[in-house]
Order: sequence, then C-alpha cells, then structure tokens
Amino acid sequence: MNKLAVLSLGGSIIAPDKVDYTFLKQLNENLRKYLKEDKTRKIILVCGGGAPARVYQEALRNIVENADSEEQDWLGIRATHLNGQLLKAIFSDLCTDNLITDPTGHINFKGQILVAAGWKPGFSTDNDAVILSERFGGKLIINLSNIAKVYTDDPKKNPDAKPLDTISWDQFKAMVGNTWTPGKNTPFDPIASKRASDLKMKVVCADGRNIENTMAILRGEEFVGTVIG
Ligand SMILES: Nc1ncnc2c1ncn2[C@@H]1O[C@H](COP(=O)(O)OP(=O)(O)OP(=O)(O)O)[C@@H](O)[C@H]1O
Ligand SMILES: O=c1ccn([C@@H]2O[C@H](COP(=O)(O)O)[C@@H](O)[C@H]2O)c(=O)[nH]1
Repeated sequence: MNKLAVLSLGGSIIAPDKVDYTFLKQLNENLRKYLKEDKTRKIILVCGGGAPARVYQEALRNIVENADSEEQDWLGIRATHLNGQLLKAIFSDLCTDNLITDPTGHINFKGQILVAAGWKPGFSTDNDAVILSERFGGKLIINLSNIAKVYTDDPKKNPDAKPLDTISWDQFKAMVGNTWTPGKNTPFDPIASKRASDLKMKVVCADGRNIENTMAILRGEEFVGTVIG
C-alpha cells in the first residue's frame, strides 16, 4: 500500500449542523496511532464546508435574485477554510504547512499531515483532493461522507436506489452529470470525477463516521464502501 493517503473529509461529517467533535476526537486519536506506527506514512486531509457552506449559500440565494454562482462558491470556500483551520489546529504538531488553499501553490509537506480546504470557484473540495493526490503521487482517494456507499440514485430522494460495491467512472459520470452548481450534494463532484477519471484514479466512498471502517481502508483491509474506477 502506498505510504500517502488522501482523505477527502466531507463537510457533512465535520460540521453536519454544528461541529461534530465526538467524530473529530476519534479521527484525531486513530490517525495519530496510524501515523505513529510508521513515521514514513503521510496523510492529506481535504476539508469540505458542510452545513455552514449550504446555510450561507442559501442565504445569498434568498436575498439576491439570480445570485451569482461564483459568489455562492466563495461563501462555500470560506466555510471550508473554517473547517480546515480547525483540522490544522488539531494536528498542528504533525502539520508544518499552513492551511493549503491553493493546491497548485508552494507546499513543503515536511510533516506527516497536510491539511487543505477550498481553492477557487467552479468545483468542490473533491476536485482539490484530486489535484493534491496527483501532485503528491497518491494512489487512492478515500472520500468520506455521510453515506456508506454510492447508490444507483440519491437514496435520500429515491427509496428504490440500490447500494453499489463498485462502479466504473463512465457509469458514475453518467449518474452525476458534468455541470457544477454551488453546494451540489453528490458522493464525488462532476468536475473532480472527470479529472480523476482522466487520471485513472481510484476513489473509495465510505461513511466517515465509521472510524473503524476508515482505518480498515487505510490499512488495506476489508471495508464497507464503494470503489469508483
Ligand atoms: N448516487 C448517490 N449515491 C449516494 N449518495 C448520493 C447520490 N446522489 C446524491 N447523493 C447525496 O450525496 C450526499 C453526500 O454528498 P454531500 O455533498 O452532502 O457530502 P459531503 O461531501 O460529505 O459534504 P460537503 O459537500 O458538505 O463537503 C448524500 O447524503 C446523498 O444524499
Ligand atoms: O475549491 C473549491 C472548494 C469548494 N468550493 C465551494 O464550497 C462549497 C463547499 O465545498 P464542499 O467540498 O462541497 O464541502 C462547494 O459546494 C463550492 O460551492 C469551491 O467553489 N471551490
């Protein structure tokens, strides 16, 4: 297993409505243990925006008719920065870089952890995770969200949707489409999916709140989730 893991931490598990510090405490303990076992292991944590992103984007849409898409994205980006700064503070002793807000900019990555958040309008932090994974040679992106698997359709809207263990990029892209809308709720965003698909990357989607399962993915053991690609 490659020594670098990229974890795309959905905002829905960092701050589903307020900050979920029970989850973040577990994440802190488990990732530290994993990194202590082998000092050559490294982790990139890419933080999503969660409820604050959606609340502020919705506020703008309710106040301004035809709210500008880029302005909505900037509100989301600022929310990811707040979550990212919290993760950076939690892992400050293992993370020598400031919060990464441009995945293409200067990055040292001398510590065992790198924490990143939103960059610029037009996509979600999933896309930032793909850029960082490509840049640092990650073999797998672990996309942690509030849902255990990718389904044939959004299970919150379609009760007949079926969970999938694997799905090809072509099938996944057909499902999520190819257009971006601020705050879009999909297991992996369309822009990130195109980039990951072009790079022939693998993405595992799993429920991040199940910390044992996340550790199993990191350790290359059996897990519950969906492999895309
Ligand atoms: N085919 C699908 N399979 C599974 N979930 C889907 C599907 N289509 C849409 N979804 C929705 O995507 C949601 C997960 O995406 P969401 O963007 O909310 O999570 P996140 O990435 O963890 O959070 P954030 O975007 O705030 O960082 C699920 O809760 C589900 O309702
Ligand atoms: O690089 C980025 C990252 C994020 N955004 C905007 O922020 C929200 C929240 O991010 P999630 O990854 O979905 O939690 C996202 O929906 C975008 O509107 C961005 O524009 N650019």
